[in-house]
Amino acid sequence: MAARQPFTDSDTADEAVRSTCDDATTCKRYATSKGYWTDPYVQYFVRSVGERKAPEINRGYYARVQGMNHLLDAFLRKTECDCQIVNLGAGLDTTFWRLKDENLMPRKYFEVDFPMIAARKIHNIKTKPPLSKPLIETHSTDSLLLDGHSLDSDRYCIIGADLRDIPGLDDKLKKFHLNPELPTLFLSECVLVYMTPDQSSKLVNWASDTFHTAMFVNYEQLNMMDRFGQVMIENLQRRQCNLAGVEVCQSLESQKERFLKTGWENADALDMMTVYSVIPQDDVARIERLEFLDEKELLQQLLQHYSICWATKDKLKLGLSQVAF
Ligand SMILES: C[S@@+](CC[C@H](N)C(=O)[O-])C[C@H]1O[C@@H](n2cnc3c(N)ncnc32)[C@H](O)[C@@H]1O
Repeated sequence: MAARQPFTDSDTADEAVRSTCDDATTCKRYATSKGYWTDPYVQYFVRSVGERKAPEINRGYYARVQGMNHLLDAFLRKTECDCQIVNLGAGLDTTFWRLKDENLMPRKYFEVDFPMIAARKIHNIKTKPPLSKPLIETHSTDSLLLDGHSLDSDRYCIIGADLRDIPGLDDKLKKFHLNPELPTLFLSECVLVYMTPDQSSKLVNWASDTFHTAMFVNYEQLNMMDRFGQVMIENLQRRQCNLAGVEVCQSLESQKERFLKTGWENADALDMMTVYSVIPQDDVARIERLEFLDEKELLQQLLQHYSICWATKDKLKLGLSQVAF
């Protein structure tokens, strides 16, 4: 059998993609410091609040987090938490701790990211007691660490892997007992856009082939072919960061098609402007009072350039296709 060529971590393009993890965490840290939502754990991944972010950026992150959480919590309710979650390209995301605090834990919560990011996250967990405490009920901190790039405990697992290498990903997830028989939720938040359409299709195809009852929730760019989208692409290119999957980010239809072509039974998609108008409006009114926003049009444009797409397949007939906003 020919040896598989792994993607090299030193690749400059991959380095630029990995650095987007800090952007996401820094923006989430700033927005929570302003009171957009509560996250007592993000401070352990980014120490300082950092420089000011514009109100439209904070509102955009608010919509992103509320939108993802809404679908995630709906999946947990449908499955009564008898399920597993796989967060693909999780970066320094803190959802595991939120679920733990809210008593909403699935049977097991998996995260995958490049080995370098996984190692950073594991280091933070090992050295910050508020992060490690929920994990060490049945393990010592030493037994949590299997190697520098993966961590395993009863309910939480972090895996260092490249999402473009499906056989490698599949091997690692099996090694950590991902169970194909359990209802499974896949989350990807600003991740698939960094892969070519062929690579992301293979990934979502692997998910639909492997799990008979599953939901995939994907947040990423939209309407990228217009002028505003082109400026977003150019800004990232200036940082050597290439949106290799931008073709799929043309429209809500192209987002849904990626799933419908790869074995998923249903797919829905909304732009974030719509999500912003359907999430609980009393809380939206609260956050809109936090900071004065001069340029409403800019917020609108920004929200129109991101989307959430969710796809389901449901052999166990749990009613996953009814999950909506
Ligand atoms: C914009 S960040 C988002 C992080 C997190 N999902 C969030 O929203 O806070 C994108 C993440 O995807 C990861 N990523 C992108 N391509 C990947 C790949 N091929 N394999 C593993 N991780 C990848 C990056 O390392 C980074 O942590």
